[in-house]
Amino acid sequence: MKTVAVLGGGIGGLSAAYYLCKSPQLTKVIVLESSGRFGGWLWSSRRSDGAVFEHGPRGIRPAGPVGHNTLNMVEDLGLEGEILPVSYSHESSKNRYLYVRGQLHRMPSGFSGIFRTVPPFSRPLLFSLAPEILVKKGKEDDESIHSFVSRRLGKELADIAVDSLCRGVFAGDSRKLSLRSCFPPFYKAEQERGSLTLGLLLGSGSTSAVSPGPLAQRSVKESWAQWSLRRGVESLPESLTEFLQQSGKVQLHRETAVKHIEASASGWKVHLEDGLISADHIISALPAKVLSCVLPDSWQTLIQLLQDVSAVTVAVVNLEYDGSILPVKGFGHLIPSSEDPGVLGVVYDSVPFPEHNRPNGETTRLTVMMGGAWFQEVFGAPEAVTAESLLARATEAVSGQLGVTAAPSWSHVALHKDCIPQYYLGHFKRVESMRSFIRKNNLSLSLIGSSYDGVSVNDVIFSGRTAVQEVLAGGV
Ligand SMILES: Cc1cc2nc3c(=O)[nH]c(=O)nc-3n(C[C@H](O)[C@H](O)[C@H](O)COP(=O)(O)OP(=O)(O)OC[C@H]3O[C@@H](n4cnc5c(N)ncnc54)[C@H](O)[C@@H]3O)c2cc1C
Ligand SMILES: C=Cc1c2[nH]c(c1C)Cc1[nH]c(c(CCC(=O)O)c1C)Cc1[nH]c(c(C)c1CCC(=O)O)Cc1[nH]c(c(C)c1C=C)C2
Repeated sequence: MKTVAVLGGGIGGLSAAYYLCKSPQLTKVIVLESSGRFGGWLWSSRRSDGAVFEHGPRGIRPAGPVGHNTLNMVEDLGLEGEILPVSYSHESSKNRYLYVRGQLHRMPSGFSGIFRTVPPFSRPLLFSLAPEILVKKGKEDDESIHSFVSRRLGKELADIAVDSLCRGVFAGDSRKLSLRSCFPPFYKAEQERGSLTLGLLLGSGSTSAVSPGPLAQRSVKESWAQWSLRRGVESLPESLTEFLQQSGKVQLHRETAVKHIEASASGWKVHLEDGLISADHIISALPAKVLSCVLPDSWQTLIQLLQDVSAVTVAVVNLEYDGSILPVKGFGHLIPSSEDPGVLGVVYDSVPFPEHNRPNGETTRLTVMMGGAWFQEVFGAPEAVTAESLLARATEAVSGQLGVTAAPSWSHVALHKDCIPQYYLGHFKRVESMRSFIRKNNLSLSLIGSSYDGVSVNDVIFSGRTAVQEVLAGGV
């Protein structure tokens, strides 16, 4: 029986182990995780009074092949009854806000939003969308998101809407992030239809590689915009871990950091703090920089490419307030970097997921996300920042931006170091070069996780599935 070592027990590593387990081809799987728990950034706190707080992802999108794939997995794990769906008609799907020039503005949505001037924008969206059809295709093979949107839709949308969007997904700077790698559908729209508007209206013509199971079909029928789980998103890695433990095929090791890997005549030797593991194939679900530090020194080309995928640090501050304190109902608000570089946005968690509020007495749960690409500039070195100062900045943002004068009744501060990889210009070439290095050197090594082909939970799970399909097709 062949052995596959999975490095890293975040959602990527656990998913790869799950797909290996599901295959009728017999493999022994060893998952190596450095921390004391599995799940990586999927981290939910469950308070004894029943309240749930997310310190990482909170809403997962059900749409498209990758969304369906995750729901198929959720169903297979028996988590269907735990799902908390949020439909497109829900106020948290219809209302997302921008905090610009000291005021909250509802983002234009729906058909009518296209024809009216909706502040903070100075003209109707239609005035940007209509001429966009005539804008020539870009000549470069990659472009920053900000440059693409400025060129096609105008500077105002780039500076306000798209700057904020990039902060609300990548905690990143739209002037540095690659359109092609961060938003492939937008890139394809221009390439295939010559226009973003036409491309998004007509679609790119690519077909789904995933057949939706009953749960995914239900999500389409009921128009889900996002979903969570009753006991928090961390239930997903918890269920995966349980499934893997029961399979009898998988060894799960916590508090087992990978220190070094080396190719051997029969495959790989994986060096741990106190031991050595042999494997025929390695699936790395480690952040790219971490992997670069455990590779043999002689693979400088690959090491350098991996080191070029940097990641940003985000402070996540969960706040609970007594009563219903929000001036508006919606998913939350984002803040463009020109308004306040340090505070990225505030999620109004109680609106999409009231089931996570404590059952007794009305409360409001909010999450303030801070830092990202601006962390160092605003807060200094992450090692030197105190939880007190982050909490003070978060509550100040809530009072200044939402007019909440009360103090929170409960709070939690987490500093997520290097948590979201940044796909800067040329990312697609770097990833191609990494995979080409692996092919040329005949290495039985797969790269999965958020450092390469998408940062969403869905993308990461799908990267595990794709790698396993390739590994099994190659005969491991
Ligand atoms: C604050 C925040 C909010 C987010 N919100 C959303 C959202 O709303 N929706 C969404 O879809 N996505 C969201 N994401 C993104 C998504 O959660 C992540 O991209 C995804 O969880 C990354 O999974 P991963 O397995 O690739 O990496 P990780 O979770 O980083 O897993 C890597 C694992 O490797 C382990 N490791 C590190 N070094 C070693 C070593 N030497 N040896 C062994 N193990 C090691 C780590 O401990 C970790 O468990 C969010 C992310 C963050 C941080
Ligand atoms: C304020 C910072 C952040 C907020 N969420 C994240 C950050 C950094 C992280 C994040 N959010 C989403 C994803 C996954 C993307 C995907 O492809 O599914 C990640 C990694 C989901 C998301 N959040 C917002 C948008 C527009 C999206 C994309 C999917 C969708 O349309 O639902 C907007 C948004 N994020 C935050 C807020 C406060 C906010 C808008 C009001 C928090």
